[in-house]
Amino acid sequence: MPAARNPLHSLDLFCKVVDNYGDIGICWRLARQLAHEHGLAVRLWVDDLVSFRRIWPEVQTDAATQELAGVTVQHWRGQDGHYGPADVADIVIEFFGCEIPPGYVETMAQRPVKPVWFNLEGLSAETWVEGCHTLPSPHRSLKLTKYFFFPGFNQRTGGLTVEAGLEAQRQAFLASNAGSALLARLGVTAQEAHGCKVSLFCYDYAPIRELFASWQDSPVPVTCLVPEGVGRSAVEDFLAAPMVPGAGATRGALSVRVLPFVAQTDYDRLLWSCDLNFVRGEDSFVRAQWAGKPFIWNIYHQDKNLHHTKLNAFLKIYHPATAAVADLNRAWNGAYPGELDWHANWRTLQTELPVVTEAAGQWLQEMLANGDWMDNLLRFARQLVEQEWNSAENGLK
Ligand SMILES: Cc1cn([C@H]2C[C@H](O)[C@@H](COP(=O)(O)OP(=O)(O)O[C@H]3O[C@@H](C)[C@H](O)[C@@H](O)[C@H]3O)O2)c(=O)[nH]c1=O
Repeated sequence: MPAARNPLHSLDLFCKVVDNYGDIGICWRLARQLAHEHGLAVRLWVDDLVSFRRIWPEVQTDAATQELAGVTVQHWRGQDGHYGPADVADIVIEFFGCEIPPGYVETMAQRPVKPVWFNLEGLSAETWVEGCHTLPSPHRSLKLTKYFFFPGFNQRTGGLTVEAGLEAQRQAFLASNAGSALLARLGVTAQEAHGCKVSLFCYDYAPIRELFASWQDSPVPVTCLVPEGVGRSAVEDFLAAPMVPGAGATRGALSVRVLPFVAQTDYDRLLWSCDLNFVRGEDSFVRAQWAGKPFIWNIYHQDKNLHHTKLNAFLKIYHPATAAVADLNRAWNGAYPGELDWHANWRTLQTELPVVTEAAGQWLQEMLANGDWMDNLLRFARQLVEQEWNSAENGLK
């Protein structure tokens, strides 16, 4: 496209933190990637800087505006405000349908060249997603159209978020001794690092006690690395001590070590360094796929057990899942019919780990082939701009 036809230079991304770290976790990855890889002037509007700081320690929680990693971070304090055309970006993204300020939307409509407007939706393997991906939603009163853009697991969706060069970085990391160095820095002892390493990030409703009991009885030593605060009650019962970074205990074949909550980039490397990862929500779920390792997913709880439908839709397409992996996923989310034999499940799963790991590596390659979510979004945005130009030109003829 000639330069004059590419008026997409700036981008505003609006993020409302509903709870936990997934909303800001995903938006922060997207914002950094859009700035670094696509050269866009990115402004991230976020309403909760305290949660943000947990995954990115450089965040100043009292700053109205700050520059971080090439992104302008704007503390989003409310829906009011007056905006001039220069305040509105060329691309506007609302995350998970968060409502952006009405004054901002009105100014979008006043621009001679309208911004390209997206609503980014949540990740699901359910087939209805393919029918809704890229659907337009015209504004009820203003001359503006918003487009739905879904992440997903095939080319009929937007794909998953993956930074250029992530897989090369992972390969270089695995070929070096950086993994051992990271674990040592996080307080994992040399002896623990020799066990089957499992990272544990889950919601409190997950049956951690049953899992721990099966690992205590494991035929191979298991080292469970759990970030501070995760599954506190079950972990503190196991430790018989407060859950603070550095705390640890061994019972039977299981050693549990409490890690500090680390910055996002280190969390990725932790996933790369483990043999099995327990992840949750959306962002860590995606990062576990880029780790190319077996994982168990704890889904964000939804009313009427809607999350079970989501889990089953994913297990239907996720070919690395053996019966033992699928059973553990279901039991972990309260979706297993009947009582899982946790001990037998773990004995089977740990012998299958090499096979599942190989299949997880293939899955990673298949997901890479779908392209990156933001790359796909920008390509779509440029097509929309091109169409706009063409119809304007045809109107003049
Ligand atoms: C454990 C750990 C996680 N993280 C990061 C990784 C992720 O970016 C983030 C966690 O986000 P998630 O994995 O998505 O889990 P989550 O449960 O925190 O997030 C969410 O789930 C979504 C489905 C909901 O929409 C959200 O409202 C939210 O609940 O925290 C670190 O940076 N360091 C750490 O030590």
